[in-house]
Amino acid sequence: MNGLQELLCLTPFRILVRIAMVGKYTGLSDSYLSVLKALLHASVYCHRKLVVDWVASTDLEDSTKIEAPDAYKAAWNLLKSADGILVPGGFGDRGVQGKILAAKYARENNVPYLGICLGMQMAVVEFARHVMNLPHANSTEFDPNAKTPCVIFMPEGSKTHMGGTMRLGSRRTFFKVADCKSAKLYGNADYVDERHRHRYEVNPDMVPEFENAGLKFVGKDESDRRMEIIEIPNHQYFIGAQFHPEFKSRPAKPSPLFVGLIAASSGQLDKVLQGCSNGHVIPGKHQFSNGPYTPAAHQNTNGHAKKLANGVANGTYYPNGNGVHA
Ligand SMILES: NC(=O)CC[C@H](N)C(=O)O
Repeated sequence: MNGLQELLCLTPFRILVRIAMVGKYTGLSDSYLSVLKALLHASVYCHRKLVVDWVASTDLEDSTKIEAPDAYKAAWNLLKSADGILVPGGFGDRGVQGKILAAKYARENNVPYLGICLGMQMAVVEFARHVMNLPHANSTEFDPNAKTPCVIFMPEGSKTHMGGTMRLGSRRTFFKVADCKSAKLYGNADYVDERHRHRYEVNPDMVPEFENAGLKFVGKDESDRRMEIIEIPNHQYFIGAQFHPEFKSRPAKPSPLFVGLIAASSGQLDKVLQGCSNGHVIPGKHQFSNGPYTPAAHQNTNGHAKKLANGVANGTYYPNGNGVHA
């Protein structure tokens, strides 16, 4: 058992929060581990027992419906039974259509959604295609000749040096809208420094069109040309970040956007936002509705996690795998 799994088993909370993580699981990269840890930090903060359902984005796609109907059905069942949906960052076009479908499902059904980097970009493509009726909208990463390029190559740094084009490391995001969920979660800060790792970004020339249709760009860089945070205001929690908030999350300092996701997924967002607007900055003491802690029947009363017969430790668990993918 690694340190993370040990920690998961020790979280004492009884009420589950079920997050569908929609990605490409041919191997668990470091970035998924950071996302997992950030989810855990936020769940502990919200007094919830985290359950991560790993959904392979390709399994949500129409082609899987024909080729592997059982996998398709299982993936959609997991997605639909989740309290919240997270689409993490990634590269390459495999599974991209599944990520778009996950964002569409979350948007249309008012299910809390956090899209990180590629997860934000695909939410933007989804919005363009299905809300703005632009069926050819795409990222030029996946279609260099896209008729409606709503996510485009926006490198930073050298164009001639290999690997020198990525927008990388800590960069500043300025909040452009005070009355938005992400600004509140960050304690009504004027700006925030988060880490980046990407080459493509929302096409700044399409921003007015998006905003007219109801997708708001509430965080931007100092030039106003790089879109950093999106929100759909009339959705309970639909947020995308071009940066990677997971990298700065710590157990005692959970990432605000992850706290927002878990709080929204467990019916506590209003309380958290209220606390934030009272000058309270995450982390701190909110009164979460976990009730007094009494161990569930399958738990030892000595405070230690017990291994269940099926090999899944009690406490926080991953029903669809154990968080480690070969
Ligand atoms: N880290 C990521 O998610 C990268 C997203 C996308 N592939 C880009 O380069 O912009």
